[in-house]
Amino acid sequence: MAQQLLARIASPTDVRALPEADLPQLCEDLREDIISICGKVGGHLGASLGAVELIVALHRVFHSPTDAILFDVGHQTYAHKLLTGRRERMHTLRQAGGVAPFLDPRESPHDALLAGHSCTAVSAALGLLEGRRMLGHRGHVVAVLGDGGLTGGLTFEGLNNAGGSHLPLVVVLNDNQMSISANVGAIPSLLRTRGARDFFQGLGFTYLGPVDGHDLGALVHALREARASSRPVVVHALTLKGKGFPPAEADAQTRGHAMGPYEWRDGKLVRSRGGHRTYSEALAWALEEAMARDSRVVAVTPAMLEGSALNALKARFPDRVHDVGIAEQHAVTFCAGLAAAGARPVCCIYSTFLQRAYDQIIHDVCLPGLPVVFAVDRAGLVGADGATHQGTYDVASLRPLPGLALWAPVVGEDFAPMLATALQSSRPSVLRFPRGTLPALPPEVRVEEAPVRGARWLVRAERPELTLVTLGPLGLAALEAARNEPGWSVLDARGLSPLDEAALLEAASHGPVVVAEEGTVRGGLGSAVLELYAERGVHARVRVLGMPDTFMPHGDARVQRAELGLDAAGLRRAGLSLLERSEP
Ligand SMILES: Cc1ncc(C[n+]2csc(CCOP(=O)(O)OP(=O)(O)O)c2C)c(N)n1
Ligand SMILES: CC(=O)[C@@H](O)[C@H](O)COP(=O)(O)O
Ligand SMILES: [Mg+2]
Repeated sequence: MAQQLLARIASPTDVRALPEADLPQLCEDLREDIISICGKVGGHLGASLGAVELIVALHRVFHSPTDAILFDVGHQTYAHKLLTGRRERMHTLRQAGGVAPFLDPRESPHDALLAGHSCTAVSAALGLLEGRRMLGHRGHVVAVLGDGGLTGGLTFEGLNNAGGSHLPLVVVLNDNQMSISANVGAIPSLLRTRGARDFFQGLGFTYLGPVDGHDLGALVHALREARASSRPVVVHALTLKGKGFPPAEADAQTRGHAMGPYEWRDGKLVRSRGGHRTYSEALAWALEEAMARDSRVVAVTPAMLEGSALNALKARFPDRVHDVGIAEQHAVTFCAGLAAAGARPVCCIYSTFLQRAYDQIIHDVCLPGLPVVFAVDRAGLVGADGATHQGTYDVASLRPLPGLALWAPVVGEDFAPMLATALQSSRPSVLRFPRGTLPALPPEVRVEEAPVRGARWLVRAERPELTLVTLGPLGLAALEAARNEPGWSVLDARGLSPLDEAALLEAASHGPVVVAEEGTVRGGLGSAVLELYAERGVHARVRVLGMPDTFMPHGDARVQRAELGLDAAGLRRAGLSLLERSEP
């Protein structure tokens, strides 16, 4: 009778109506669905499996959507999605037009908070509670927070405000002792001791727990007590990430945090790993060489050791690779301090998470002109993680900052000379690169020794009629687009700030210019080129291709690239249309 119970649940009202004796079966059904869906489409398996009982208990005790349940990040909520009317569509999870990767109130009234980035739940929940109180609206407000989320400053700002407000905010701490990798810093040991009680009580919260986060009875009991409280309260639940799926439970590295599709063959789990090397790995290899050469070089990651491919580096240089937790602002200012002391920090950070540290980049790094290197990963389209995770704004937001050099490798072989250039510089630098696998090195791409300077002509036509100007791996698409066009040149801008003005002016003197970048069309390389031409009074026909002036949703990044014209066919179309020619 698999799934018979879950199939009858259309909304949280049905969860509350179930006899208590049926709840373990409901949890089993939920786990079965989550394991099966992730096997087919991939996703955040480990966190979602660990939160099954917690989510069932929350929906038993609180009346969503009148009571608002705000989940931090939202990656642990597959059970919540399955219980709130999305079960029929869950097979579309994380795909174009399908169920969202995280939570989105536009998808369901039970998603009280749009999220994807960590550490926002407590602040947003407190704001919601205060807003409701002010406007005379009913309903309890619950923030569900992971122990990883407790390593971020924003969470502490929210807790401080909440504790002082005396409002009846309920914070549920889902403590599985893991961020994506093992949780770091002093928080893990604080949570293992009586110190947790003292800590939360000191902040003005009633502390309930620790509760076994897989014991439904204990959870419901604690949550009822929290719901009845007239002051801020923390329910501390201990859970196991990956619970109920042995391969995830056994994965000491991440407990199955996020997994690509998998299947069982002859009793063994088979994952489609692809086997291809990634841009993140290329950065990590170049960094490893740099660290071996120069003992001043250190790597810093805000909780993305795994995604930034730094595990091997951490094993080789345990004291020079710092995972500082989900603390992007701290990571950047920590790097500023390291650089001020004479070290050479490389801050490995995803483009989307760098957004949180914008003031630290300006105030702590660029203003004093400290030589921090930012290795900006996941720059451009990221695919299934969607709008909250797209690497859209790094170029446009960093380009105006005085003294900050920005580089974009095209192939894996570009990393070593670019990183060496950045590390030799006495100024801050950025290397931006995408999520994805490394291409083979085409003959047109000449790799140069450090220091890297200026743009690089990948193709220089003898009788030029048009130039494709690109940033990063789009240079490869441009090569393909220009392959049978003897009059087309391809210029890899290679960097911005400084912009290679001479090369770009030469391009305009040859004919129309197509500029293509995987970042917003507002304010990036295209804008820089247009500004240059306007300042110099150059009349050139220019077409800028990039990510649109809207938030790009989740989907297949390759398909999205094609839709945006950010592939060989799109670049070709843009070139032909500027030349007012059509495909032969
Ligand atoms: C600001 C920000 N930095 C990094 C991430 C990447 N990230 C997503 S989930 C996660 C771990 C969160 O740990 P925790 O809150 O304990 O939740 P768990 O996965 O253990 O349930 C991280 C680092 C993010 N989403 N947002
Ligand atoms: C939820 C979250 O923010 C991370 O787990 C993210 O999904 C990782 O993305 P990558 O798969 O690109 O490392
Ligand atoms: Mg955790």
